[in-house]
Amino acid sequence: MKTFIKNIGQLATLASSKKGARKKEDMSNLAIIENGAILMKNGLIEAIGTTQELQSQYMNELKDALIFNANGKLVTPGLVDPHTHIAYGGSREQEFDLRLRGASYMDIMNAGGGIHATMRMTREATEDELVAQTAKRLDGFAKHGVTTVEGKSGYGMDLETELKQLRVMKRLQQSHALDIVPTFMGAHAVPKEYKGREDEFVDIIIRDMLPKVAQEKLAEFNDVFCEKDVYTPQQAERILEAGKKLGLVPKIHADEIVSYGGAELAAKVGAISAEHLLKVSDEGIRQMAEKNVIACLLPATALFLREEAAPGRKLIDEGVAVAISTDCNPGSSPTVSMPLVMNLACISMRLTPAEALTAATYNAAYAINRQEFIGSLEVGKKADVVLWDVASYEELQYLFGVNHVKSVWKSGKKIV
Ligand SMILES: N=CN[C@@H](CCC(=O)O)C(=O)O
Ligand SMILES: [Zn+2]
Repeated sequence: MKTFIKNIGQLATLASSKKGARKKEDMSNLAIIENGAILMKNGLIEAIGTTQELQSQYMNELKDALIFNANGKLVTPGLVDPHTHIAYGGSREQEFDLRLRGASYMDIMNAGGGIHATMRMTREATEDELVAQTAKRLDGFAKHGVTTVEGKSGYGMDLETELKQLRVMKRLQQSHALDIVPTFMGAHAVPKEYKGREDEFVDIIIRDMLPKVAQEKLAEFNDVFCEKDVYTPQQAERILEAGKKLGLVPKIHADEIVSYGGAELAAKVGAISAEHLLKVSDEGIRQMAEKNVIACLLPATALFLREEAAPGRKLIDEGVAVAISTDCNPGSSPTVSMPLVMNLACISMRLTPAEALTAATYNAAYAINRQEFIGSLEVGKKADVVLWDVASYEELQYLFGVNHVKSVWKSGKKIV
């Protein structure tokens, strides 16, 4: 199957010959081709260049290709969401109401709501119900230009339900058009019955859960909510080191509510990314830059929790590679809109429009170890492509709060 998109006003390829997630000024290099074109074949990018070049070089190939005219609009790589909690049961709109009346996120969680409420609803749901609910969310992601989504377990907090969530994602990886990258997050909260005996639950995660997850190859990453009143840096370190021995790459929910040494721990254990970072310390930033830990920033979560956003500008200026994500979850960020997240990255964290696009594509792919296949439009990579109803990436970030997606191709197949 061949598809040819021509007359692309601004083709933001993000192509690069450098290795590694992009830092500092490299985050502004979108490698734009004016009046561009892409030829997709068998799910991959076969050729990319100007419309004129491709039309003359691939004259024969184009005879039986599907032709799309972009009419001067913007094309980018499919967006990559490197941090979500998509496979959950139920909903928590009552909590939103409570928070607006003054309760804090942690008050609600410590009173048995929050993550615990979703845990109960996820335990009650059947695997089929979770597959159906999660598929709907993935459809929403696709409509917003996202072609790859990371997804975490962590609403089970018992072996059976953690495995159920991971199997749901595995089934969707087979049946849904989008790619799903699974992360185990057994340490997402402390189950009520282990309050005060957190170390015992850490032992259960290490002894019972991690080996099973690794044995069934249900996850690639291992994440921990390292936060005051949740897991200490020491407990998080034990879990992450145990995962590493089983081949699971560490990620950390770090320094979200208070500054707690999460970024420093990410550097120490060699985490691929540290997430949230609203309250990251200067020393944490320094260590992340030195150890090449990607900052995965979640500005929609900060907005929804009415908190000041993470210091995105400062992280970039200090040499940390930044990715951005929806954090899609029922409590602190019930959105599937990566375009909104890019807008917020500019508005609330002072990323430039170009940096926000890099953070949602190239660096996001690095944050989930998919850089060889996605995140930029280059020959041989997956044909994950978005055509937007705007003329430029600047306009995409400027006309905020609107879904400008016109068409989406996933592995060369038009899905929106
Ligand atoms: N902060 C911890 N975990 C999630 C929220 C999960 C929830 O509230 O259900 C997050 O990344 O925002
Ligand atoms: Zn999260």
